[in-house]
Amino acid sequence: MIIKEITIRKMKMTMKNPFTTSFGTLQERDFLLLEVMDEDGNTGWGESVAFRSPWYSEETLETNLHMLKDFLIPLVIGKEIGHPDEVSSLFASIRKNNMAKSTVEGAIWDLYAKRNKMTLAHALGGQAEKIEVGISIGIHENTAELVETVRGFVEEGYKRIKVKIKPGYDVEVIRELRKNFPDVPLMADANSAYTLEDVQLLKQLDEFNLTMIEQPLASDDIIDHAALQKQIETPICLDESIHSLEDTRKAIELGSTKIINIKIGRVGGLTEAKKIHDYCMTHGIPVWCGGMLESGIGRAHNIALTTLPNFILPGDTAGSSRYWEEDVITPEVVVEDGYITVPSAYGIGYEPNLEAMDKFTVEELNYKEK
Ligand SMILES: O=C(O)CCC(=O)C1=CC=C[C@@H](O)C1C(=O)O
Ligand SMILES: [Mg+2]
Repeated sequence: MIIKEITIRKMKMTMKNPFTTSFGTLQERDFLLLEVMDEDGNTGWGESVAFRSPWYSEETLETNLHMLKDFLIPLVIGKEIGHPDEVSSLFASIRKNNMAKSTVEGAIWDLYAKRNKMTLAHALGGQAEKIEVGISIGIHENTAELVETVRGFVEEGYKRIKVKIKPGYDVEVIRELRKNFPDVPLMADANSAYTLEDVQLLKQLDEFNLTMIEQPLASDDIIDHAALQKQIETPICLDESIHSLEDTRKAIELGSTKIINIKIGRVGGLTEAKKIHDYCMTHGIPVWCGGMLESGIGRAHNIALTTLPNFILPGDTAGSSRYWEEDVITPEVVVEDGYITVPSAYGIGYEPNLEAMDKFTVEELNYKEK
């Protein structure tokens, strides 16, 4: 396939509810969508999951835009690409900027699957027809309200509840949740809010039988996490610390992580995500798919990836209605009894809803082969 044309849409959508983590609160979701077109007029879609501010990672919407416009798009436009696995080689001269790279690579995977009349899931080698879904719940300063929020999602059938924790909002909150939901698979995500000085506190979480604790320590650490894992029973799951297969190998060898949260954007695309998945499978490390408060386009990529066999734990791939009044795909992503049925249409399996997309598009930028 030859990439003839690329369109970037700068998007602005408002989430139904604010989402609070140890870094702060987010309700306006600014992000990028990217559409690639081949020589036959087939198209594929990708999403940049970078946030407006660099609190989750160093990338932002504006750095992604800069990388796309000035470096990444010039490397693919007009190029003949046989398979999407080649995209990472085309980008090899560019360090990091994984979310920007993933935006283009994801669109090319979708295009490739559509051209070959297959689902993205099948193109990746995934077989599952439905996937188990968990939900990530932001910080609620009022614990009674949090309990009611959790109750609602448990009743909707979500297979695993993840809550955010931060210093001063941890052991007692988890204790209260466990009291109310003794059997629900429960986990906590600290988004790097602790240090090794908090070992005694983190040890107290062992009594609640959490499925895992996600990224308790620094976002660039794998050494202290190994030291912490030796002292606590709750399995550690790395999120922010993992950017590649190499990071994965090192973290597993050191004993810093027993589970990995794979986010396609954080690792630079589906090809790397699949490599991490395969490596973890060989090493007996279960994985799950994280979320970045995506629109339907990014969510569809997450669903396709989750069909691979080592996605043993439910992901943060909640349904469209969890986030949006109106999503940018049709049909929207629906969760039924804690499962999403993997779509059978080619590519990402959902159609872009152009009418909805237009409403949330702030600016459109177009690049053609010269
Ligand atoms: O529902 C989702 O998309 C997942 C939400 C979620 O937990 C996260 C979203 C964005 C950044 C992080 O705070 C984060 C996570 O750390 O997994
Ligand atoms: Mg996380």
